[in-house]
Parts: sequence; C-alpha cells; structure tokens
Amino acid sequence: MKHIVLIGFMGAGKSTVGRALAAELGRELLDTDQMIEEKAGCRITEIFARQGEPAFRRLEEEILKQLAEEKAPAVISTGGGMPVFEKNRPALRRLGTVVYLQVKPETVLKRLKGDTTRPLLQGGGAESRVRELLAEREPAYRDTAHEVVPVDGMSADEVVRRIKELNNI
Ligand SMILES: Nc1ncnc2c1ncn2[C@@H]1O[C@H](COP(=O)(O)OP(=O)(O)OP(=O)(O)O)[C@@H](O)[C@H]1O
Ligand SMILES: O=C(O)C1=C[C@@H](O)[C@@H](O)[C@H](O)C1
Ligand SMILES: [Mg+2]
Repeated sequence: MKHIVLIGFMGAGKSTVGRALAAELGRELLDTDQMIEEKAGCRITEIFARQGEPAFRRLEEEILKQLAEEKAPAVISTGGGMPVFEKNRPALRRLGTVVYLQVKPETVLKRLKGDTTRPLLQGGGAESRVRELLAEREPAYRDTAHEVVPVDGMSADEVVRRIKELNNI
C-alpha cells in the first residue's frame, strides 16, 4: 500500500485536507512543514529569518529521505515548495499517489490574508508575488502529480471526497 501525497501552492489546503483525509482513512498525517519545525525546534519563519531559504530547502530534502522509510500507508502533506527542486519530484512520486491541489491566486490571497506564517508572502506586493510564483511553479506541480484536483470554491470535505473518488477508496 502506498501513501497519498498532497502537493500544491501555499493555501491550497494541503494541511487542512490532509488532516481530514487522514482522519477518514484512519491513517497518520505526516506534514513536512510540521516535521521540519519539530526537527529544527523552531518555527519555519525563524528558519527563514536566521538561516535563509536554502537551509530550509536542505531540511525539506532530509525530511523527504526520512519519509521514504515510512512503512505504514499515511497521508503526507508537503510544503508548497517541495516539488520545485527537480530531484525532489521522482522522490515524491515514489512515495505513492501524488495529488496536486490546484488553486487560483485569488483563492490563495483570500485564504492567506493577514497570515504571518508564510515567509515567502511577507512584506508588500503579496498579490503579484503569489501570481508570479504560482505561474512559475505550475509546471513543477504538474510534472510531479499523478492526479490534479482543482480546489477553488470547494470545501475541505469536498476535496477529501474528490480524492477518495479518484482513488476508489
Ligand atoms: N477548502 C477550503 N476552503 C476554505 N478554506 C480553506 C480550505 N482549505 C484550507 N482552507 C484555509 O486556508 C488556509 C490555508 O490552508 P492550509 O494551511 O491547509 O494550506 P497549505 O496548502 O497547507 O499551505 P502551506 O503550503 O503554506 O502549508 C487555512 O486558514 C485553512 O483553514
Ligand atoms: O511555498 C513555499 O515555498 C513554502 C510553503 C510552506 O508550506 C512552507 O514550506 C514554507 O513557508 C515555504
Ligand atoms: Mg501546510
């Protein structure tokens, strides 16, 4: 049996949907952002501020290696940048079925308005940053995914239902 791996942009709902899906399937939720915070003993914002983004990406790579050792089928929620590095893509696909939660910039902006936990969206110009980064990353998400679920206008429960439907579970 394989893991279900959720990928997609910040605010797509990977953590929220992952939690609900894991509860429904009676599986463990493994959230890479959370695993990194536990390992580093501090918040992601602090890792970015003190050590910079490259250090965070190295931690993501380590977590990905750790996940390859997980035996029991789980639901894995990834950080929004996990598939950006090309070498992470086959590693993600080897973990199981990769589901891309595809979201429009408008939805991201609505969901993450006032949020201070995503360092890449802090400071001014969040709107253009979301549009640019999402367009830049779209090919990486598509390249990694086995399945695509457009999530705009859907509740987390609806997204869970769609993922179950697609995978006959
Ligand atoms: N389907 C949904 N409908 C409405 N709001 C949602 C939905 N999914 C998630 N949200 C809300 O959007 C915000 C971001 O969701 P979440 O943290 O799950 O995103 P994420 O994809 O894990 O982002 P990141 O890549 O930064 O970890 C949360 O406030 C969450 O409650
Ligand atoms: O899209 C990204 O690059 C990120 C998304 C978040 O899940 C975190 O992994 C971090 O804030 C970086
Ligand atoms: Mg998340």
